[in-house]
Amino acid sequence: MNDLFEPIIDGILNEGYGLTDNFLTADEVTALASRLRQRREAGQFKAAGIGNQQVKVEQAIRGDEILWLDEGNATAEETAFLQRIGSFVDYVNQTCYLGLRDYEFHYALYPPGTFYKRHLDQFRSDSRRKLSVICYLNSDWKEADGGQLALYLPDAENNTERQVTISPIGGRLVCFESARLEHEVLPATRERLSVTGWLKTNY
Ligand SMILES: O=C(O)CCC(=O)C(=O)O
Ligand SMILES: [Fe+2]
Repeated sequence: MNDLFEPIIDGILNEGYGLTDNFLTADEVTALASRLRQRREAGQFKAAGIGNQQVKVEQAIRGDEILWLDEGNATAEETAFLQRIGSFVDYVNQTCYLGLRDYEFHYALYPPGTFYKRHLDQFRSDSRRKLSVICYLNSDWKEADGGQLALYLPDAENNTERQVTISPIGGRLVCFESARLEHEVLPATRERLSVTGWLKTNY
């Protein structure tokens, strides 16, 4: 597993974000994507909100629909995903001493043309989210399909920032510090599927 996890941590420390294209196999991507669609067709998804106190649906800010994963009713492919995340958490704790204690993940589906405007993932009133993790479930994604994740990387030396855009290719995982890195989801021409979550401390 270290070969899989080490480049993610190296990326966060050296570039401000970590990325691997092999977090999930093509078969795992297909299985999770069909489960996502099945659960959405069963009416389990809700429009995503903003904030953590009075959660408001605000489509001018974000247009995705989400469903939180629940270990209690997880299917085999969902359990396998959460277990891999669990191993990643153990690895991070052994190498970075972040003291991660918990994680939470939701499926997300962005209908064509929807987006999530530039934001930070950490809430003002709650600093437990330490690392943001996004894993994409889109087979055959093309650059022209859009839907990139834009990261705004601060360049402390000359007080500027650099934008990096990442296509939501199936199996790819992106990870960054929730309190530090502003980011944005650009609109796509087709449905854009992912599992997104946060690795958390108790404080
Ligand atoms: O799907 C992505 O690329 C990012 C999602 C995101 O920023 C979020 O859910 O907070
Ligand atoms: Fe975000």
